[in-house]
Amino acid sequence: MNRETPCIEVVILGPLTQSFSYRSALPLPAPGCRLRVPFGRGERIAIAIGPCPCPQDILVKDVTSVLDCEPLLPRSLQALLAFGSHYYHHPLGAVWETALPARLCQGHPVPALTPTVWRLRSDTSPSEKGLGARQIDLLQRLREGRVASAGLDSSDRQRLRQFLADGWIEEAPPTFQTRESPLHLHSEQAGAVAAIRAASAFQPFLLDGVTGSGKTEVYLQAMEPLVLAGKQVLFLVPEIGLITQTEARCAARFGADRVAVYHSGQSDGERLRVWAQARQGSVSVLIGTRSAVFVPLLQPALLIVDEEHDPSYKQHSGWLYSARDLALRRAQLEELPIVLGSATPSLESLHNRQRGRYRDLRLRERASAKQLPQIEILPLRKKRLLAGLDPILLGACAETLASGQQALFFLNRRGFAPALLCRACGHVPHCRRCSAPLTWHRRQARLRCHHCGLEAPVPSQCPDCGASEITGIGMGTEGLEDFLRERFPDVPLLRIDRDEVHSAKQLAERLQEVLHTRPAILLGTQLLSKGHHFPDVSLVGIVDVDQGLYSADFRAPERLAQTVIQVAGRAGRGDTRGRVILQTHLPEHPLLLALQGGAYAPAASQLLRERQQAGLPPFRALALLQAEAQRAEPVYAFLRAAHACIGPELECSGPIPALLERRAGYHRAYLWLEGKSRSALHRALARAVDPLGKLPQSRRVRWSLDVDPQNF
Ligand SMILES: Nc1ncnc2c1ncn2[C@@H]1O[C@H](COP(=O)(O)OP(=O)(O)OP(=O)(O)O)[C@@H](O)[C@H]1O
Ligand SMILES: [Zn+2]
Repeated sequence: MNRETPCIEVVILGPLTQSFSYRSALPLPAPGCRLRVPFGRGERIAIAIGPCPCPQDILVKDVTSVLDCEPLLPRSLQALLAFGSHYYHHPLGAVWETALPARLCQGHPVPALTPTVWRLRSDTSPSEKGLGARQIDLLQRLREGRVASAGLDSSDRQRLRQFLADGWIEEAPPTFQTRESPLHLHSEQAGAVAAIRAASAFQPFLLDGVTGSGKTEVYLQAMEPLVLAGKQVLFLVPEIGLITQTEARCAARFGADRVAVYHSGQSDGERLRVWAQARQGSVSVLIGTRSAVFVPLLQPALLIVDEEHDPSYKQHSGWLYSARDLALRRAQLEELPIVLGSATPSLESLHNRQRGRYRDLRLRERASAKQLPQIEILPLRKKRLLAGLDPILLGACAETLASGQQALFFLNRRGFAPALLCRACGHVPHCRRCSAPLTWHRRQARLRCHHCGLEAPVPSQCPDCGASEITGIGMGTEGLEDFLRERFPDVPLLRIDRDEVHSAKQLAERLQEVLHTRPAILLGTQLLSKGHHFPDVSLVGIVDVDQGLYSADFRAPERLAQTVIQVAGRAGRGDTRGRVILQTHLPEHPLLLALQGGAYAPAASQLLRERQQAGLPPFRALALLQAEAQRAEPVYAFLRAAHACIGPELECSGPIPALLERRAGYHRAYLWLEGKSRSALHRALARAVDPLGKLPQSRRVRWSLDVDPQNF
């Protein structure tokens, strides 16, 4: 091809750091379109960045084909990905790969969408003669009203296509009337709704509302005029488990055909279909987890990030982005209001509110007008415990059950016991791949590593000394379940943790069961603590959160405070006043004393002061340079070399071993990098990335930068 042919700059989907130039005789595709390009000995899919001067010194290959005639993402989202690549120092091609549905990365076309809702044409009266039972069934449903193709299986969709070809049906015009009527708002809710409705340009709101204050109703009523006007709302939740209830609330209000969900539990085909529907504007409310923040909307009008404090918004492998933080940037780029909601806002968000960056919306009272429960601190020192429970807590449980209510036990540790112990020699079996003890799952008679999944049989004798005095130490949910079943044999017990509940569907079923079982004991991990509305829980027992009080992770106390307030917030949401009992070996700990009143704010202020004194985020900007390898030596060699090549504008300490020093056979350590300001941190990191990749020591390790880290 001749030298006059224009060139285009592309990024290859995947982890390559640089961009590439190709020649194209075809009209140059717009930025954001996919191309197929020759690469190495094969072909790869790439994203067009824009026209570029043709390099003169190297042989430039030709584009093989152009896959899209229009950009996959609007300019604003392309800018979001460019920002995300820059901010987290992650290759742009890998960022695009994370942001797009998998099918598009494989080269599948964007599906041409047929209208999603159908109705019978008024000028036909189809005859049932010659139709099969399923066709008649579908026809009957059309006679009764509108049918959305979203809820149908592929054979029913095929039947719809046939009806369309026969001229029996047509696309139904969108219905935007609301279904379930909105609740009458109390005054703080009304103020919040009015403020959000009045915002039209970029404006972050922090909706700081106590547990049970009716934040969901605020979201729904803030959305309503937008949905009625045919606009779109993006609604992020931190975990798949929270999608079902949010979807149900939105569907009841706006109609199931206006609401769609997007999460990693869906098939690739399903995700692509929802993505395309959202992009063409035929979804009014898109509810999703992390990756939904990248879904394009035709007419975006509002972003909501519920439970904004939740660490699950941070991606833990690959591109280490925070979906909450990117949602904020998206709102800025799309010039939209965004609501961050929580009963326990992150210290970052509280700090931003203090600095006037977020508008302050408060809901100080419960919607039921019932008071928030106080938290009774129960000292465990010198007490005889039963299966780790104080008799006082057991007595309160017996009372609760006798009055026909539910008691909830929170224990954030799965399995029968967190470890095995040989009483003769003190040996504790550890995972051979991780620096952690193996958890005893008694029912399956297995030892299991909760970090890498390794399993082993339960030894009958100590592998170290041969003695047969092996027992469990500590208590997990499985062990507590056995004890509580024995203690309260006539009361149904519902355990909710990842060993018992494996899918979002199962979780939804289990939560439904909770609503219909009284009296009952509920027992679970953090899966049970988040955002659920349990009107019949009147006692909450917090069995053991002491670890959060002496963890080396500086975020542990914040997480502890949030968990305690969230779990406590499950109590007393219905007609009876709630009671919350927290067992601890550290009853005088200032954080527990701050939580005693049942409010989050005093604890959060105390934690913010501590962070300020210690010079920790959100007062300083922080990043980690992490490295791992199968032997420890190259990890430390790389980090020491990296330390030497990082400029003086950063305060750099380490190498520091990770909290979990070895995981899945890899030794892990990091450098702690601090900047006086965010921009100083970023300038220095941007300068460092290239030299780091060129260090000879870097070839023997896997390394990554974690900006605004959540895990250590
Ligand atoms: N204005 C209102 N009038 C009557 N009931 C209301 C009102 N607003 C909300 N509620 C009810 O209060 C209950 C709690 O609301 P919701 O679950 O939205 O609280 P929340 O603030 O999200 O709590 P959490 O942070 O604990 O999840 C729900 O049953 C809801 O229907
Ligand atoms: Zn392991």
